[in-house]
Amino acid sequence: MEAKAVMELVNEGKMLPLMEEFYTIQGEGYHKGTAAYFIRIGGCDVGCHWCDVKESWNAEIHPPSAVETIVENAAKYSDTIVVTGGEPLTWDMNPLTTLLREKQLKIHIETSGAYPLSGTWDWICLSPKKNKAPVGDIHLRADELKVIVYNRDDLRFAEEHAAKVSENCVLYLQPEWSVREKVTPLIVDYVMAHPKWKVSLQTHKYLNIP
Ligand SMILES: C[S@@+](CC[C@H](N)C(=O)[O-])C[C@H]1O[C@@H](n2cnc3c(N)ncnc32)[C@H](O)[C@@H]1O
Ligand SMILES: Nc1nc2[nH]cc(C(=O)O)c2c(=O)[nH]1
Ligand code: SF4
Ligand SMILES: [Mg+2]
Repeated sequence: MEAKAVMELVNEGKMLPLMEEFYTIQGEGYHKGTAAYFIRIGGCDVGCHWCDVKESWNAEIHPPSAVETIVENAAKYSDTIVVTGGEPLTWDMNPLTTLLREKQLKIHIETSGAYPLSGTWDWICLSPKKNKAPVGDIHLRADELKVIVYNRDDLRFAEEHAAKVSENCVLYLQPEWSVREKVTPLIVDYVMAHPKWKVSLQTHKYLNIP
């Protein structure tokens, strides 16, 4: 296909820069412990200095894949699909989620909310970032708020976002991996003092799975 035609399909969300896809156990947040198929889409300009998938940032190194192919693959593995990245909302998620829905799959997203919400989702995990604030009404649409704690100020930042989510949104504080030994005790004390929060750990890293 001609490069221009591919670019147009990517712009429409009919092709997506696929970085990797893998069947694993959701390691984080509300659905931790549940088997799920992960679709990791390249492209993110939020620039978190501690991001654990910096290889995802440059969309151009991840080949555009047709959403039909992505979905056909995913459906073979699991009834729960987690769309992540990169920042998936960089792209129009409508074509992908429409096809996933046709297969009666449960569709979850991991997002910073830095771009407008597209697609239809069974579960939205919002993980806001200081670098690039969430846009639109994604706070009200989030099922789960998961704030990464790198230092003490992130607890203040977490409250700032908790004030914007719906009543039913589940609140998580997750240690930034490289400083986990230092911040986990902070989080433990904070959650005991403010029990509306729960602790989320990146359990897949302890399990040595993707
Ligand atoms: C790699 S991001 C991709 C999805 C989206 N860009 C986002 O940030 O939500 C997936 C999840 O991993 C979290 N994360 C990334 N790097 C991390 C780290 N070093 N320690 C803990 N969590 C991290 C993000 O906050 C997000 O919840
Ligand atoms: N097992 C596992 N669980 C995860 N939950 C969120 C992840 C992500 O990178 O979005 C992730 C991931 O990369 N692996
Ligand atoms: S928004 Fe997500 S993918 Fe982008 S840099 Fe931050 S953690 Fe990484
Ligand atoms: Mg991850």
